Amino acid sequence: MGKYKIFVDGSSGTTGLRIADRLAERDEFEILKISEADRKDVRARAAVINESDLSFLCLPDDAAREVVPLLRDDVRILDTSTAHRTAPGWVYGLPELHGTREALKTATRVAVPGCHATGFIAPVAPLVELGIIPKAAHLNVTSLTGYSGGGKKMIAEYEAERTNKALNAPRPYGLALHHKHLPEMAAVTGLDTAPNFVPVVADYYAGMETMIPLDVTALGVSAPQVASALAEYYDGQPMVKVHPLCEGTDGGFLAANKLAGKDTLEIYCLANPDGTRMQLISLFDNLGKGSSGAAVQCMNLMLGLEETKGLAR
Ligand SMILES: NC(=O)C1=CN([C@@H]2O[C@H](COP(=O)(O)OP(=O)(O)OC[C@H]3O[C@@H](n4cnc5c(N)ncnc54)[C@H](OP(=O)(O)O)[C@@H]3O)[C@@H](O)[C@H]2O)C=CC1
Ligand SMILES: CC(=O)N[C@@H](CCC(=O)OP(=O)(O)O)C(=O)O
Repeated sequence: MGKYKIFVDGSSGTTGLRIADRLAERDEFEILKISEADRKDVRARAAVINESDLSFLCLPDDAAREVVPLLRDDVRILDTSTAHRTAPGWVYGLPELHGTREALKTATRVAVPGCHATGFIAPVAPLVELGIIPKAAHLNVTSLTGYSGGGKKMIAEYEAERTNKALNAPRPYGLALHHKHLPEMAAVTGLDTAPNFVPVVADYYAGMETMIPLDVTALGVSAPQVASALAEYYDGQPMVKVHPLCEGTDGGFLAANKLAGKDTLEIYCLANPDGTRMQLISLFDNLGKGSSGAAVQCMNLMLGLEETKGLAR
């Protein structure tokens, strides 16, 4: 069989570059190119995508939205933007969730999950599916991200000569409380209501730590029950690991950049000694399992290749 023709639309952006680098090292692919003059021309982009077997969209939402109607139905698309995460006909590319790995085999439209959303959905979706968290629950989530999460513009802002002292400290943002990841957080977990979510960007390049307090007493469950349900759900998954209850921290600390450079996600199940308070924490790289790594994992599954090929574990 010949090589798969692959195109990365937005290959000079933060997410696109990480995908392009990973593909360049592999010999199963012929990487299609677009000229500098054409790379923001929607018709020229669509023409290259329509020549490909599979294309990644690594673009702002509007640029992703404008090209999709011009594409052949059978060309396989992995969109890393927020544009299609809850759109009908699109598979939500978190392969570890039940049914998704199978759906990816034939999917032609796949939305790569949002980075903060991944950190929330990975521990919460299984617990809702199992009835441990009721669909009517109102959850809270705080999620730390490195500044690469804001793409080229934010990277340039943090890496330029520093005049704005605010950048020296962690900065909660999205304080109007309607972050763009809320719709997928509710839709994919099955919760009736999106969580109360505050993201925080801080002065380090990459890494995400998503923290979800669980009121186990109100839920009528125990911390060991929550931890074993998650361990069982993710048992055998190559890219997601669940730590046993109260284990895995570094002397009580968990640095948000601990998994920077990796494509894996780790879930920590932490509780106080009598098990009345619990925090679920997802740790991963916003550019790994939070975007580019997740996109490559989905591509491998869509093309029937080894799931972890080219990924950092
Ligand atoms: N960074 C992260 O951690 C994550 C990012 N994402 C999502 O991935 C997508 C890409 O983000 P990211 O890589 O961070 O962003 P960047 O800003 O780093 O890159 C975006 C790229 O898109 C190009 N571009 C902008 N407008 C157009 C257009 N109209 N047509 C073609 N190309 C265009 C830009 O070109 P130019 O080089 O000229 O600016 C740039 O190369 C976004 O939707 C983002 O929300 C998702 C999860 C995590
Ligand atoms: C620091 C920062 O701004 N991070 C971005 C998240 C990354 C991103 O672009 O979101 P998508 O995954 O939906 O594409 C944000 O919170 O909007």
